[in-house]
Amino acid sequence: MTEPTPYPRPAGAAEAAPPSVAPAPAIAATALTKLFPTPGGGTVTAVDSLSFTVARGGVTGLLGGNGAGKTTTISMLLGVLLPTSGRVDILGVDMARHRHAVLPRMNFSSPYVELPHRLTVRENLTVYAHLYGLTCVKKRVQELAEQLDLARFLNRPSGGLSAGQKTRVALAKALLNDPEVLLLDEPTASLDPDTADWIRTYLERYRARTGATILLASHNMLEVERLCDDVLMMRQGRIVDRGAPAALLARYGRTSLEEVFLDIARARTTATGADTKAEADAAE
Ligand SMILES: Nc1ncnc2c1ncn2[C@@H]1O[C@H](COP(=O)(O)OP(=O)(O)OP(=O)(O)O)[C@@H](O)[C@H]1O
Repeated sequence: MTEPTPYPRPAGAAEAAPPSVAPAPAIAATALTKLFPTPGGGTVTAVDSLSFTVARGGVTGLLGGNGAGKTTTISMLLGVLLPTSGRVDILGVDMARHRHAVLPRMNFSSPYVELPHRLTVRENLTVYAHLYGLTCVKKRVQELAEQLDLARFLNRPSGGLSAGQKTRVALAKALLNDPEVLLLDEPTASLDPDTADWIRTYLERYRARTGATILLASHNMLEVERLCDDVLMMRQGRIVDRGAPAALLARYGRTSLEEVFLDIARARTTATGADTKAEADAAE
């Protein structure tokens, strides 16, 4: 005699497939808002109730004109700037409550964040490697120095490097912990075309090798067309359109992302009164 199962299946019923649990998005922003006080006692809305998700493993571009809110958004995603309201989840972790659980799995680079000037490049990378809890620090620093062609600068104070050299060091810092989520604010700013191309190839290979998720803010439309499989278009703290580069070109009837960007940045008003093609489509 066989043991009865605790929850016998009704006769004829098919065996239920195990429930599939989709992984949480790499990045989820929900109604994210940031107000800054102004000297006159008012406020400026840098980011305005922004909601979006970024699926794991893709490269997403964050585009927008000067002051659109890109850097503020990235700073809140990182947890270095507290949102006025709203929520950020990275890899399914609520950044407001459990930031330290997910920080080792992410990293960032920004031309606006300088490494301590007096420390050499090697010292800076070593300090950060220890902060990230790496064990083979010397080996990792050497490895990245070779990959990013920094070996010649390793023993020079970081403050004495050119802007382009600093950008490469910042990228090396951002890759120390092999991040699963990489936030890049203008990753090729100040780089000559040859070095910028080299960095883009490096990022493509990094994503292909590790499956990392990359969110990058950029003013370089060719870079975005080349690297990104999804683009978020920001204006005045909001996302005003989103899509794959090819889909955006088709939607706006343009041949380059630069033209799409100009349409959006100049707030082309359509016949329906909508500011963007997406709003126009939604109104139809
Ligand atoms: N610390 C701050 N105090 C006051 N206002 C700020 C502060 N930081 C940003 N802002 C304002 O918030 C808005 C968004 O700025 P943010 O730097 O996020 O834009 P951005 O899209 O990164 O611009 P850019 O392309 O020029 O770097 C701007 O109006 C800016 O002046």
